[in-house]
Amino acid sequence: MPQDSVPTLYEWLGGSDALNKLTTRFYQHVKADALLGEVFAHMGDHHPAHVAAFLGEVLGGPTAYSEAHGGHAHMIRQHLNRHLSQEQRRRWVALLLETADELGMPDDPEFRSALVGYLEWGSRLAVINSQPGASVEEEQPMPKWGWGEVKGPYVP
Ligand code: HEM
Repeated sequence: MPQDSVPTLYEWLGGSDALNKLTTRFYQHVKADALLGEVFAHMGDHHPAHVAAFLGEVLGGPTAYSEAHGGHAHMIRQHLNRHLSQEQRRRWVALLLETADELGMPDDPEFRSALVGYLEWGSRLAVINSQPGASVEEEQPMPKWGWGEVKGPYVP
């Protein structure tokens, strides 16, 4: 596939509507989960939409989270002092991927390996930033995630 016609991960997964469906369903599962329910007991109604906007921006979509919700530093700040464990992190990632399957999101190896790569990185940062003594650098750039080593969707 010529490089200038490679879709962004955001385009490939179906854009904002698909991401909002994903996070809405995902946080329903999270709230009902034995390990995570308590952690998210006080999240606001807008949480799924904010996380959808954040993921969309990281995956090559519009810069909505930076413009309307305070960018990467704000996201990091939401995790400070939450003492998240690796066990909770692993469940969070597993539930998100299970929800992507449940909703029939693209499951080609190229897309899923790129998605998993970001979720591993982002969720590990969330855990690190939730430990005692972690602090926020205000000028942190938003992460940008692409196809990685596979460079684009499968071309037969
Ligand atoms: C790629 C990984 C992650 C991303 C992109 C992410 C993104 C976000 C964002 C954007 C917010 C702020 C939402 C807002 O602006 O209203 C947030 C809040 C939060 N996140 Fe994460 N997060 C990630 C991983 C995790 C993990 C692994 C956990 C726990 C196991 C977690 C727990 C929380 C909690 C508890 C909040 C605050 C919820 C509340 O408002 O009560 N996050 N996250």
